[in-house]
Amino acid sequence: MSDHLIEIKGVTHAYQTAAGPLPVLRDLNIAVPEGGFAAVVGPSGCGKSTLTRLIAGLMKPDQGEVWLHGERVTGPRSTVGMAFQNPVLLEWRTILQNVLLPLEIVPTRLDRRAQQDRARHLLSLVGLEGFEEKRPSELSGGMRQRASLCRALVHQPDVLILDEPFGALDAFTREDLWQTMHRLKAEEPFTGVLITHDLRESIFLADEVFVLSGRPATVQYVLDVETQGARDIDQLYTAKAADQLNVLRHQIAVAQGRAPAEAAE
Ligand SMILES: Nc1ncnc2c1ncn2[C@@H]1O[C@H](COP(=O)(O)OP(=O)(O)OP(=O)(O)O)[C@@H](O)[C@H]1O
Repeated sequence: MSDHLIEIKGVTHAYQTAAGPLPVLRDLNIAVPEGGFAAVVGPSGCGKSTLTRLIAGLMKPDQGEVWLHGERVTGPRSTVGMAFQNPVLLEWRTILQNVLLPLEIVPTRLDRRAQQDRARHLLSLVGLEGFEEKRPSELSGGMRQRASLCRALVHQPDVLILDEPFGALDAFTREDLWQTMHRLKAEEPFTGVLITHDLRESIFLADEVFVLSGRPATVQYVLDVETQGARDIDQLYTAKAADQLNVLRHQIAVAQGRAPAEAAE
């Protein structure tokens, strides 16, 4: 068996639209080891969110296969947690009740008390202790996103998919949440896929950054970030980080057709 927890093998997909088929992904291959964290970056509209729907089993690819934990994905899976740019918390439920929501859907061995303890523990890990009984509208955007990360993790998923979760936040809150992510990952091991437009975010959070080409997207370049585990924001201001960001910026320009491919490293 492969030692990769997530395997996307030769995935090709097109949407059927009124104007005809829209090819979105083309022979895409991505593998993420257990406990790994992959970032996926690429031009706007190249198919990144489509990729997350395929990993979560919400859609089937036209060709190719998605495997999670040695099992082929053929439908939606409860072992996947997801968080998006818009946290979509339910206003009529408290923050604690929002975090507990997946446990009402996914079978769990935890009794009610243990479920509450787990949700409270996650909330304290992200700095939301004392906000359990508040309603979503009483929290800031960054706090709501922290709560949505807890909700994505409460049922102990193998895989956490993050689709632009920090995109709508201001720069300071975003950096704060990046560090929260490292804290969460140290305490709650998961295998992650992060979709982002923020190249600094990609090298701060991920072990590997996959740059997708323009649509129909395939993997154009893979950057090995060469740093494992928790990181400090200062690392983003080193010469090594500047070099990595330059490489990624160039690769995005190639993907957008703004720079010639042969100059890419
Ligand atoms: N359900 C759908 N039916 C038809 N076309 C779709 C559907 N969902 C997405 N598309 C189209 O497929 C392409 C890829 O969309 P997708 O959302 O996967 O891209 P993306 O890389 O996540 O975009 P962005 O970076 O702007 O968030 C886009 O052109 C989009 O308009």
